Amino acid sequence: MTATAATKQAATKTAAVTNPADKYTPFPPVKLTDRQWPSRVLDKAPIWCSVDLRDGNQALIEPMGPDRKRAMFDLLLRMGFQEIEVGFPAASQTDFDFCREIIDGGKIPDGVTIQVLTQAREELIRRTFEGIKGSKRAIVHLYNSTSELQRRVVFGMDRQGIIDIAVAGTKLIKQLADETPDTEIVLQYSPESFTGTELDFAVEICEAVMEIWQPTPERKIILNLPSTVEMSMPNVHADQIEWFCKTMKNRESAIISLHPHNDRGTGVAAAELGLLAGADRVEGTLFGNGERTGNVDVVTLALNMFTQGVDPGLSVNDIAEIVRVSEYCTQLPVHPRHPYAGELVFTAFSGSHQDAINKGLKALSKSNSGKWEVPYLPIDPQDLGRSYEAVIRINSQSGKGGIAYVLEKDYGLQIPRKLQIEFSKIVQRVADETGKELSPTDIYETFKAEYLDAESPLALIEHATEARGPNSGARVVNAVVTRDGKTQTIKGSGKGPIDAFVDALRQGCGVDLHVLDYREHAIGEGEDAQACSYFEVKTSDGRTLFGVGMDADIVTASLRALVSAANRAAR
Ligand SMILES: CC(=O)SCCNC(=O)CCNC(=O)[C@H](O)C(C)(C)COP(=O)(O)OP(=O)(O)OC[C@H]1O[C@@H](n2cnc3c(N)ncnc32)[C@H](O)[C@@H]1OP(=O)(O)O
Ligand SMILES: CC(C)C(=O)C(=O)O
Ligand SMILES: [Mg+2]
Repeated sequence: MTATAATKQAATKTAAVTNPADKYTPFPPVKLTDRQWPSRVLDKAPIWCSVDLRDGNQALIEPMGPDRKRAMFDLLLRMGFQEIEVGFPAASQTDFDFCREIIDGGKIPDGVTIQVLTQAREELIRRTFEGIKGSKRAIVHLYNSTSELQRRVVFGMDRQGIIDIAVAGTKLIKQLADETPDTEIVLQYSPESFTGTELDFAVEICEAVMEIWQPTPERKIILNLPSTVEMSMPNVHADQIEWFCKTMKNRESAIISLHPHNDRGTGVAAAELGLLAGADRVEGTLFGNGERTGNVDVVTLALNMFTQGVDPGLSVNDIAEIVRVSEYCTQLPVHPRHPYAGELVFTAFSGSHQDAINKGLKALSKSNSGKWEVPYLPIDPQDLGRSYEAVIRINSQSGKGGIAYVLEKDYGLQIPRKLQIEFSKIVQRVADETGKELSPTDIYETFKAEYLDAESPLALIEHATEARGPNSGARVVNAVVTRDGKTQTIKGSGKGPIDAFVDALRQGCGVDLHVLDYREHAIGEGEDAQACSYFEVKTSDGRTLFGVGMDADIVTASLRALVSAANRAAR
C-alpha cells in the first residue's frame, strides 16, 4: 500500500469513530421556575464540619495512624471546628481506638461534638455505638446510597428496598440512642450519591427517616445532601438544594448540610451556591483532601467569606501551621498555587504585577481608609500569618518595579525611577542568561558589582574640599585617585564640592561628565547610617547613565557616585 493510500484508509477509519463525548449524558436541569438563590448574598458562616479524619482519611495512600489522627484533631480544635467527623469506628480498629482515646482521655472540649459514620448495617451500627459510648454528645452519621445508578448496579434494589435500608438503620439508631441516655445522640442521614438521585426520591427517603426519628425544631436532624460525585455545574447543584429545601416537609426540624466533592473542580463554587440555596452546614476538609479530586476545601471556603467581610468562624490566620500539620497528617503536599495557602500565591514574578503591587502597598501605607486595596492581592498576606517578604520575586519576567521593591525592602535602597529602568535591563540580562529566579542577595550583588564596586579604571582614595577664597561660596576639591592602577592627585573648583569634583575629573582625568540629576538618602540610623547618592550624568559622547555611591560621609558618597558613573561610562 502506498503512503497516500494508508493515510486515506486511516482518515476513513477516524471518520467512522463516533465522538467519544457521545457516551456521556448531559446532566438534566432542575425544574425550578422561581429560584431565589441567584439574588441572595452570603452574609454569615455556615455550621462547619470537618471530615478530614474520615472522608479525607479514607482517601489517603496511607491512612492516618494514632499520632497523625491526634495531630489533625488538635489542629481542627485550634481552628475552631465544633463538629468533627472523627472516623468510621466500625470499619477500622484505628478509628475505633481513636474514638475511645479522645472520649476516655477527656480530649473533647465542651462545645465540640464528634461525628461518626456508619453504613445501615446492624453489626456496624452496634459497633459504632460502642465506639462513642461515654461521650456527652455525638452525631451518628448514617448513610446509604440512593442514586438511580447505584440502586440498579450496586444494590439491585428498587426505591422501596433502598428506603427500607435507611429506615431499618434509623430504627436501630433510635433504639440504641434510647438505651444510651447519657449521650445526646444527633442523627445525621445522608442519601449518599444525592447528586445522582431523583429529587423526589431524595425527599421521600429523607422524610421516611424523619418519620422514624421524629426531629423537632429543638432537636433537629441533620440531612446531609452529598455531592458524592460532583456531576453538574454549581448552579444546577444550587437548584437541587433549593428544590429540596422548598419541597421537604418539616424543614424547620432539619439542618441541611452540604458535602461537596470536587470532581469537576467546582466544589467550592457548589458549596457557596448551595449555601445561597438554603443549606445551613458544610462538610469538607482542609485543602480539599478527599476521595478522587477531593472534598470541598473548607479553608478556601472560609477565606472566601473572610475576603467578603464575613467572619468565617474558623481560625485560618496561621495558614503555614495549617499547611504544615495537614501535610504531616495526609502525607500529601499542598500545591504551591493552592488558593490562599500555596507557597506561591502571594508572589508576583511578572513585571506589571510587581509594579502594581509595589504602588498599591505604597498607597496603602499612606491611606487611612482601613480597607485593603492592593492590585493582584485579594487578601492581606498578614491576615494569614504570612509576611510581605515573598510577595515579589525576581526572574526574567520581572520588571523595574519588582526589582526596586526588593532593593528597597531588603537593602533600604530607594533607587530613582530612571535608574530602575537602567538597572532592570541588567537584571533582565542576568536572569535570561541563568533562566533561574534571582534571590534578593543575587539582585543586590548585581547592583553592587555594577554600581558600587565600579572602581576601575578610576578609584577615589581620598579628598579634601575647601572654600576657594574668603567670602567665596565656591569650593576647591583636591582628590587622590588611582587611574588604571596609578595614583594621581586631581584638583578642581566649582560652585560646590560636586561641581568642583566634576571639574577635577575633567581637568585631571579627561573625563567629561555633565550632571543631569542628583538624589541622595540615608540608609539606617544613628552611627551606622550611610548616605547613598545617585547621579544621572550625560557623557561627552551623549550617553545618559547612572553612578551610585555609598559612604558614611555624604560628600564622599557623592564623589564615589561620580567615580562610579565615570567608570561605567568608560566600559
Ligand atoms: C461515599 C463514601 O465515602 S461512603 C464511606 C465509604 N467509606 C468506607 O468504605 C471506608 C470504610 N469501609 C470499610 O472498611 C468496609 O467497607 C466496611 C468494614 C464498612 C464493610 O466492609 P465489607 O462488609 O467487607 O464490605 P463492603 O464495604 O464491600 O460491603 C459492601 C456491602 O455492603 C452493602 N452496603 C454498602 N453500603 C451500605 C450502606 N450504606 N448501608 C447498608 N449496606 C451497605 C453493599 O450493598 C454490599 O452488600 P453485598 O455484600 O451484599 O453485596
Ligand atoms: C458518606 C457520604 C456522606 C460521603 O462521604 C459522600 O457521599 O461523599
Ligand atoms: Mg464524601
